[in-house]
Amino acid sequence: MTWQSSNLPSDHQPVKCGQVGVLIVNLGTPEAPTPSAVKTYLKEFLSDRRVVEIPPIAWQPILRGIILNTRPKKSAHAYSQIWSEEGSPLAVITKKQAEGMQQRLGEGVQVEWAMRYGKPAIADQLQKLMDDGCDRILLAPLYPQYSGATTATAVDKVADKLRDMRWQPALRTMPPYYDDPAYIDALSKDLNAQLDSLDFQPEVLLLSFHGMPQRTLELGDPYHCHCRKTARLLEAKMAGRNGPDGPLRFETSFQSRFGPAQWLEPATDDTLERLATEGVKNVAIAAPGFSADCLETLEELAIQGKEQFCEEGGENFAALSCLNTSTPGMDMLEQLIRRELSGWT
Ligand SMILES: C=CC1=C(C)c2cc3[nH]c(cc4nc(cc5[nH]c(cc1n2)c(C)c5CCC(=O)O)C(CCC(=O)O)=C4C)c(C)c3C=C
Ligand SMILES: [Fe+2]
Ligand SMILES: [Fe+2]
Repeated sequence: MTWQSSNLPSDHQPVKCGQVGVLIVNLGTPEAPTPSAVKTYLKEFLSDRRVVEIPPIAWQPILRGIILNTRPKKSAHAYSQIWSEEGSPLAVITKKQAEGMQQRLGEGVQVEWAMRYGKPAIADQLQKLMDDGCDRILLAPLYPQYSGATTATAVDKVADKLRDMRWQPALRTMPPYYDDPAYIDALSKDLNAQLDSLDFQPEVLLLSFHGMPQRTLELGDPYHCHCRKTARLLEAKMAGRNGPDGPLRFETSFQSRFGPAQWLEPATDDTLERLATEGVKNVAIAAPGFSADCLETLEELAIQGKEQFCEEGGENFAALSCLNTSTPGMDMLEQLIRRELSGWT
């Protein structure tokens, strides 16, 4: 039999090679703020065994019978309040981060972006990088704090794609950066600038991280410890900042509780209510664990959080932006990515 490259499946064909690729990954978001698009997204997201660690035989009937018949309508309404002309904020910002990084890294490196759930899919973007000749790929999950439900599942999805390839690229994964001085510096610069531009002086800066089931901490997931360390280092870095009558107070909480199980505490909604009932009138809230603004920051914190605080007697509330494409945020990302590319470029 004669060897003919045209008889081979496309991923076995000789490719251009020697290029370096970066794949920026974030969580994922629906295609539209409609119940049907949200249902498709939630079905994929909440079927991931890294996200819901209940055996499928018990979980799938609850997911398909109850959650996917009730939650999409409620969530679609929340998404419709934050949706922009360009699309879902999480996707719009992640795309801009990738475009900005492509500009900063120049032609020697190809930067693409993908979502763990929904589109653009990790498998498609990996294939695109390979088709363009990248045989060295840096996977950059934009989760500062490691969790099985975020970083690990992104790596799993990449592994699913590589499993079927005869000719795999070399792969590196950017480590979690929860305590990296570049990250703490970027957060402190960005939050200080945002606090300086407020028209009131907060007494408390609440650092709200996405929650996780308490059980994941007991099973050894480092997420909770990573969040606590980020908060401690950030507070130390921002020491010296004042509120209206003394040093600015820092508090940490966990948001987005889901389902009846025990989640990490204290919860953000309970903390906002407690602060208001204790007589705190001026609060700013930041979400250092989110690299891009999304439903959880723009709706849950900025809209619902403000209502919760003000209903209990709070007066001034500011939800600060995530690092997004701010100069401190992009400088940090460039530094973290260049470090991982060392020896490849
Ligand atoms: C069991 C449920 C969930 C776990 C565990 C969980 C972990 C987790 N999530 C993020 C980041 C984001 N989550 C977002 C939305 C979102 N999260 C859950 C549930 C769990 N998350 C749901 C059901 C949703 C969808 C919206 C809703 O119906 O409430 C988002 C925003 C996505 C967007 O489109 O804007 C982000 C980002 C982290 C970092 C994390 C664990 C550490
Ligand atoms: Fe979530
Ligand atoms: Fe939420």
